[in-house]
Amino acid sequence: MDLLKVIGLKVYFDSRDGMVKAVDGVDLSVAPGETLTLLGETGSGKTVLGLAIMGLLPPNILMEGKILYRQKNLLTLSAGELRELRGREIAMIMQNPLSSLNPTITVGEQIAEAVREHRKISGKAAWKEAENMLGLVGLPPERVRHYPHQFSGGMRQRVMIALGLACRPSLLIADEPTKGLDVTVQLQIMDLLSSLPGYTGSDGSMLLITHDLGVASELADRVAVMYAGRIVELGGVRDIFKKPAHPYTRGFIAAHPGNGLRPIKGQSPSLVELPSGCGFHPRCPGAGSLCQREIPPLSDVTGTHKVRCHYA
Ligand SMILES: Nc1ncnc2c1ncn2[C@@H]1O[C@H](COP(=O)(O)OP(=O)(O)OP(=O)(O)O)[C@@H](O)[C@H]1O
Ligand code: NI
Repeated sequence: MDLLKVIGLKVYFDSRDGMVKAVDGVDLSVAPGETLTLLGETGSGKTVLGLAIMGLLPPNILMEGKILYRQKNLLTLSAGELRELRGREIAMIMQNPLSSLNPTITVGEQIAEAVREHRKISGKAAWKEAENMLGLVGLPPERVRHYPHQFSGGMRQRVMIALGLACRPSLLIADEPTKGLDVTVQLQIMDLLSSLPGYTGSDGSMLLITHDLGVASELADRVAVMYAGRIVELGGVRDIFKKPAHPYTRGFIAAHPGNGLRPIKGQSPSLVELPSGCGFHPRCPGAGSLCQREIPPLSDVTGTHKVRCHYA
């Protein structure tokens, strides 16, 4: 059974320019122990989707659909119930570690507090656990006494991972965990993340958010490709990288520096005025008139590989 199942999720923000359709009808699922990667360019709605699952979006937004976690619809839970779930079951490593850590409290205290709050471990044992967690992410345990600014970017990202794992979540949402780090440190963080399932709760699953093909191909079991708030292709890592079926996925892969750096023509659409029909049609080399009229359904390429394209 799925640990997480998102059904028909829409997240719209009311802005001065009009309704921003950040997430526009997303269906996905994450099985126990699985890593699903959300892959897509900047502004495609990945972070908003992660925050929606966490229940961390501002209250003045429009949400539709269901987010089922262990079959419970998170959109119907109270703020208190969500807070409890966030510490105990679902954790998110945020995109910007410096703004998510409290600069005035040592990292040890921050981790110990998360442990105390969510695992009924108190005092000395929680502090010991903070040391263990730092050790787990490859930092010297004695650095529990240090403040966030005393760590380098890569080390802070490790601290964030330690903090995220402190409650032994069953679902870890990692938002661009390697962004802004130099290549060697990126590799270390990826190594760390790939070894995590054993440390999370028994169902340890990960929703990994990235625009980085390398990270996705290295860590994912399955990949969901997002474009302008919708999932345009979904499949196993091999399906997506060896047999991409959506013109956007093909373009995205070809645009990668390792694959020739051929950028996709045109610009990402405005989420306020999405193109009619398929959101990608204005940039698509193979678009026909049907593509302008109708949003293609997410249909089967094979049993495990789905694509949202009229002509795939
Ligand atoms: N609070 C908000 N109010 C209005 N619009 C928002 C809000 N939060 C996000 N958006 C918009 O939603 C869209 C999706 O943003 P999101 O951060 O999810 O993209 P992303 O795929 O994570 O991109 P990146 O790779 O740059 O992190 C963007 O157009 C963004 O401006
Ligand atoms: Ni983001």
